[in-house]
Amino acid sequence: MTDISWIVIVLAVLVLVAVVVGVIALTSGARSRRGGALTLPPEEVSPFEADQPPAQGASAVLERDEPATPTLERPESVAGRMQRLRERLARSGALGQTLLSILSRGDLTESDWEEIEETLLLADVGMGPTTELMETLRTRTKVLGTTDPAAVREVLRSELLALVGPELDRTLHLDPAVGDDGLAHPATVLVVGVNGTGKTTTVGKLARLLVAEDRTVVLGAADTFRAAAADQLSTWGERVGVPVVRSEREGADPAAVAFDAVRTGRESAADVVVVDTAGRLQNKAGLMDELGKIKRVMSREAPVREVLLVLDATTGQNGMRQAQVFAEVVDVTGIVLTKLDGTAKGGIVVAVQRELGVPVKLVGLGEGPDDLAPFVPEDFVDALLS
Ligand SMILES: Nc1nc2c(ncn2[C@@H]2O[C@H](COP(=O)(O)OP(=O)(O)OP(=O)(O)O)[C@@H](O)[C@H]2O)c(=O)[nH]1
Repeated sequence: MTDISWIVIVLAVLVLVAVVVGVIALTSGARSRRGGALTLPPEEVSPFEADQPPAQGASAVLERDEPATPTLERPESVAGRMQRLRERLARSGALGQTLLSILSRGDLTESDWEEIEETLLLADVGMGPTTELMETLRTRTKVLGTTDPAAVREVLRSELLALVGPELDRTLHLDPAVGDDGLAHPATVLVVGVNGTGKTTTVGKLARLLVAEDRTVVLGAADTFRAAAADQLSTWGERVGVPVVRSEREGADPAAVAFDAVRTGRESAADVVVVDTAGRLQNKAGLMDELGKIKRVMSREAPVREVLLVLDATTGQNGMRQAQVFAEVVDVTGIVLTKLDGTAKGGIVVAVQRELGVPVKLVGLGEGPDDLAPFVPEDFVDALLS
């Protein structure tokens, strides 16, 4: 063999070795990126039209945090966020401030009372509660017979508070229930609402709120309609070490995913399972039926303790009709009022509770991860008047 032949052979061997080393490096890199994610086989989802629960894992991928996740976030405590968010509530104070200034004029004329009525209606308090409040205010200011700001403020505060309903039970009922089999089941929460009201964000924030209370949580991404929703939820979960059960297939049966999420919660002895659903318009009968089915299927694994309807506070009265239809289909147990930061439409709290007979339990006050807080009527009214 010539020298040139030897050189060619040596070069060929070197290239081969480089290629083999490269392939090994790539494969091990991919494996470590997948980390602890448990990927279940992407089998076809059974449509389970007859409301039969699917075989567990038929549709869902359980995403776990890698065991050695470097830093998990510690969500803000409930007390801490309430303190911080009070200020945001105050930004929706136009209603209280305006009422206070009119009532302090003394000897109110009919045009003053019309101004009060207009202020209440513009803030979405609704016709019925507005009329009631006007009547009580007329009587009480007459009896009071003074324009002393502190006294007027006190009357207004107590009447607004009565309207908001301090006596309503706003607790999230999340204690694990005991099933017929005598075993503890996780408390399950179903989150519903029309498109874009903030459901996925609320589910993520709620997970953080629960983690801050040292509860163990599993999330279910049953919004299989919008692929990004499951990714969005996975990100929320990863940040606080909460597993997210999701479908690999866009358009998979949301009831199957919800079922898998609840079963995963049971098997891992989680305290709470929160299931996100796709946004839907109340006039789409098929989609509303689907919601009923999701709830029925979930409750085969564990009773659904809370059905939270997410309403966008800025849509005001438009949200009312939607809310009624949702309540008919799935027995809503609580309202989450999002985007209450910076809207002057805070009166919707009163209107929606009246129409549905369901309390506002949580309020969204910003886009930050911990901008969700329990709704406290006293704080709300004080913020309106601050
Ligand atoms: N300012 C503010 N924005 C919010 C709040 N809650 C949610 N958002 C924003 O509202 C937008 C919609 O939120 P999503 O959670 O994606 O809404 P969704 O209801 O899941 O949407 P669909 O799945 O399309 O129905 C996002 O930009 C959120 O950041 C809130 O309390 N305040």
